[in-house]
Amino acid sequence: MVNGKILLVDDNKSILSALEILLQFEYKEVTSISNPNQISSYPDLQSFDIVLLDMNFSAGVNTGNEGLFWLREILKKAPHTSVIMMTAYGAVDLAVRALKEGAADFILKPWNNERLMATVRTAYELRKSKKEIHNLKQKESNLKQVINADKNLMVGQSKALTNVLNLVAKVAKTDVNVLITGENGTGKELIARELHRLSSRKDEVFINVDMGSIAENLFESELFGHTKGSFTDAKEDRAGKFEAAHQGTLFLDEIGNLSLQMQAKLLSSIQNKSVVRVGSNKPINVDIRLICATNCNLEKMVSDGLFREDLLYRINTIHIEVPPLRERDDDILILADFFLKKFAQKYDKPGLKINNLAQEKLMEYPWPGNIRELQHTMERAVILSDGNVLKPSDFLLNTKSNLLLDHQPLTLNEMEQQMIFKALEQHDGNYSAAAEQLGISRQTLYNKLKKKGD
Ligand SMILES: Nc1ncnc2c1ncn2[C@@H]1O[C@H](COP(=O)(O)OP(=O)(O)OP(=O)(O)O)[C@@H](O)[C@H]1O
Repeated sequence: MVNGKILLVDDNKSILSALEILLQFEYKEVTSISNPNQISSYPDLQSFDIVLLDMNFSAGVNTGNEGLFWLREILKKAPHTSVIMMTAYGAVDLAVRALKEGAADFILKPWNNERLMATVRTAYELRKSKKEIHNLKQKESNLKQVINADKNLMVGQSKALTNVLNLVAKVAKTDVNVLITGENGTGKELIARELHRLSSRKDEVFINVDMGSIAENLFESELFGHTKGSFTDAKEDRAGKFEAAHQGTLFLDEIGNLSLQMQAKLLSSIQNKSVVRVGSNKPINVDIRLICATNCNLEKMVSDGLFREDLLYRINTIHIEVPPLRERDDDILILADFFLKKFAQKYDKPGLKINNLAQEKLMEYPWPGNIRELQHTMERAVILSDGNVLKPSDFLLNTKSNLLLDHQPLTLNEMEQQMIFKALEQHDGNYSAAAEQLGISRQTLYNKLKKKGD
């Protein structure tokens, strides 16, 4: 017995009883009404999985208009219900009109029992899928709200940040490609999310691809997808990030890490507004808003032959430069306070304050790791704090003297972080050279730094 609910609407009572007897064998609830005027006020119409609706009601009239009228009424009130039209032989053109208006199917009278049951079954499956899709969409939209609510908090009121946010507000409504540049940890991803949030695509997905953390040999499949068997690990067909971002925003972080070969593929996808999965030759259309970010100097990379000039022109229709924290003095204490509250809540240490001397220390520090470093510094201070007041000594800043005097690290993590900062200092912030010195890949170094901040 299927747990389905069916409503029968026909002015011929013997047809209603015949259908009731037939359908009750398989469906838990079968209800019938002989006057279609009851449809409008029928309680809980949307709870019906299927409505079997006659096309002609008034005796002698068989234009089918009554059926079409009631079909529209039902779909208005219960858009996910599957409506099957019942029509007399010879009125197929009318049934086709009903299909165009949203009916799930039609049955010709007199009907064949087996065929009727098969039609109802298919309509029931359709209704189930519609319900599932509806539920999934609702869940997705709730999840997106939760995710965005957490990630989109742009804190700060400095002139430099306000200028950036004004530009973001102007550009967001358009579909132009945006390039966001700035040092590591300045908030480029947050700006990209803000662009998405203020755009007409805000209810669609924001897909973030971190080029710095994808191995070179996986770039293509990650971005463009692959077909089953196109390489050893390709166990099934898979869509890439471009396809996943369809109708939404695609954020390519660390775009400067793309090889020249991948740059050519990216350029062709942007130009053609389509992608070709690895192992296939069939283009798939994609509609995305592209936002790229980097801390590299792409113009310099172009003149060094490391970045395609034509790609640069494609991705930077609008260029947004996010200033480093040291040029946003007015934001430092506001951000510190924001992170203090966030971590005080997370680690259950309410009422924490930063004293004046500590505030001065935070203001004087140049914050080479920008907001990510400030966030990490505040988290560490909150975790290690004993009393209610954070003093200068609670903030272990990675000043040259701190690093070179070999300040005693507290934990294994601290030790690792000091080594990383030391290596970066020694190589003037060059990731590749620092990674080589530490004996890890540039990608691992990059991941470790990211993990520490977030
Ligand atoms: N204005 C801001 N208000 C609140 N939090 C911020 C702000 N800017 C950045 N952050 C936080 O700082 C961290 C780093 O920001 P984000 O990842 O956006 O920087 P990024 O420039 O993209 O870094 P990277 O270059 O390393 O990819 C994140 O946790 C982010 O939420």
